[in-house]
This record gives sequence, structure tokens and C-alpha cells, in this order.
Amino acid sequence: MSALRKRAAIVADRTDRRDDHPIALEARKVLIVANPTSGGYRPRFLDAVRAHLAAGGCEVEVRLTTRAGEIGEICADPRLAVGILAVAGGDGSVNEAITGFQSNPMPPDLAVIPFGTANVLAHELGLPTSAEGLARMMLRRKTAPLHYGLANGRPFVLMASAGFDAEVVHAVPLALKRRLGKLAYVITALRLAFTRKGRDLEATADGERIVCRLAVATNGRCYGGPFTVCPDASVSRPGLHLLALEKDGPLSALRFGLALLLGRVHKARGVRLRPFAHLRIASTHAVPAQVDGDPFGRTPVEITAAPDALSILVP
Ligand SMILES: Nc1ncnc2c1ncn2[C@@H]1O[C@H](COP(=O)(O)OP(=O)(O)OP(=O)(O)O)[C@@H](O)[C@H]1O
Repeated sequence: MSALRKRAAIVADRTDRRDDHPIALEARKVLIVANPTSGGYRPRFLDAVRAHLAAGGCEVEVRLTTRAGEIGEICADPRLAVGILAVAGGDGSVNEAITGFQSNPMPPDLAVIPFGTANVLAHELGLPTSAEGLARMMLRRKTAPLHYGLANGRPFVLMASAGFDAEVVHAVPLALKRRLGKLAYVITALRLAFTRKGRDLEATADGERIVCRLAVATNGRCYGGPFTVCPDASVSRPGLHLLALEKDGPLSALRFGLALLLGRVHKARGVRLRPFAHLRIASTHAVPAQVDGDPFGRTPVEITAAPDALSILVP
């Protein structure tokens, strides 16, 4: 039995135990780790979530991060004795938590208090938008498996990619992202579209070689916000898909953007979508890569599904 399942069994069993049993006490503890630098961060909203949880009988601690990497360290700590670890931040912060949980033999249930520039996971899971709704979700303790992928061993919960979108992620200035949010990505994409030199990528999915300009390994349904790219996928079910774009010139990028807005990317011309168990994205010149909206070095990137799932709170 995996560490996660053992823990799930313990927590599920907690209702049969006395309220003052250490396991019951631990299950009531909620640690909120908040990234105050994430886009749209709202301290008052966080206070409201904390107040609702406390009113519901939880013992709540809020820790604000002071640097990148801290969320991962907290989540990796095997002494983390809480029932729920809630990440208040964007997809990058959630990614850090999952990366940390990988080294924790008994990770607690994960919850997300969505801030961030484009919290794709929140759309994916249909998370509540109000503080009261999020607290109610955590008090109900309904969980779902959270499957994730590994890119060169690094977890990703939404997508890992190489090509144009990763170049945009690498190039978007942080100050512009903080000021303009998603619009900063659009402006950077437009600037790059007319100046960059695209490179061919070789995406080898379970032995099939696909030459493309953008290769996205997606773990879920959504991309860039609430936009559907892979209708059959879900982070709550195992399985990764490759979305490969044949061209990445300005016109193709525009067509892709429009198809994305309409939720028709998977049907667009020059787009290939297929499931895979093993994917390698390579190129003769190193091409920028990204995971979950944060820069992730350059090609080559080797992608597989993680062998175990985590447990995440859902509405
Ligand atoms: N206190 C901090 N100072 C600087 N960086 C931090 C801090 N805490 C966390 N981080 C890092 O900030 C990165 C981005 O954070 P996050 O994803 O929460 O916000 P975002 O970039 O606005 O959202 P999104 O990923 O949805 O675009 C994370 O990868 C995380 O490692």
C-alpha cells in the first residue's frame, strides 16, 4: 500500500475515533501556505477563508512564503502533521507543493486557494470562487485523486511543453505580469511572434515520431485558463496527451489562439492530439521548455506519468 493510501485510510478512519485522538486532532489541522507574490493575492480573502475554517472547528495556521522554494520545503517535511495543506497561490505554487510532496512519505490532502495569474487547476477542478465556498469544501473533505506527470523527473500537474508557449513563459517580464496579468502573456506573445525564429521539434510519443513546432504534454483538459484543449483528459484520471502543432508562424499562432478561445484546438488544422505513456521532445537546437507556466530549462525533455496520485480536495 502506498504512503498516500495508508494516510488516506488513517484519515478516513478518523471518524471512528474519539475526537481527542492524535489522528483526529491532526485531521483538523489546516496549514495554509500562501505565496504573497502570486498574481491577484488578496490577504483579506485569505483571512476570510481562515475565519470560516476556524468557525467550522479547524485549527488553522497561515504561513506566508518569503522566497521561491519554501512551499516545496514545507511540503517535503516528513514531520508535517496536518490533515490539509492548502496552497494559496497560482499554478506555480501548487507545482512546488507537489514537487515537495514527492519526497514526503505521508503527504496530507492538498487544497488550493486559487490566486495566480491564470489558475488553470482551479478551472480544471471547478473550485469555488468565494472564501466561504472554499472553506466549506475543505470542511467537507471530499477528495479526488490528483494525477500528475513528470518532465525530466520534475512534477507537472497541468502541462509541460517546448516551443512558442514556453518561449513566452521565459520572456514575459515579471513586472509586466504583475501589472497586467494574462494580458502580459498576450503582449509578449505578439512581440515574439514577429521576431523569433521557430525551431523544429521532434516529439516521439510511444515510438511514433512527430515533427512539430510546439509540443504540449497535457495532464488535464484546460490550457491557459478555462480553455479546453483536451476534452477527454482530467487531472483526476490517469493519462497524458500530446498536443502537437505543425506550424508556429504568426498566422498559425493567431489561428491557434482563436481555436483556443472557442475550445476547438483539438479539431483545428495542423493540430495533432494523441495519448501517450512516454514522450521525448528533442530538437537539434535547444528550445525553451516550461512546466505549469514556469520556465523549465530547454529541450530535451522526457515525459511520463507519475506512478502514484496525490489526494486533492474538490467541491
Ligand atoms: N515569497 C515568494 N517570493 C518569490 N517567489 C515566490 C514566493 N513564494 C513562491 N514563489 C514562487 O513564485 C512562483 C509563481 O507563483 P504562482 O504560480 O503562485 O503565481 P503566478 O505566477 O502569479 O501564477 P500563475 O502560475 O497562475 O501564472 C512559484 O513558482 C513559486 O516558486
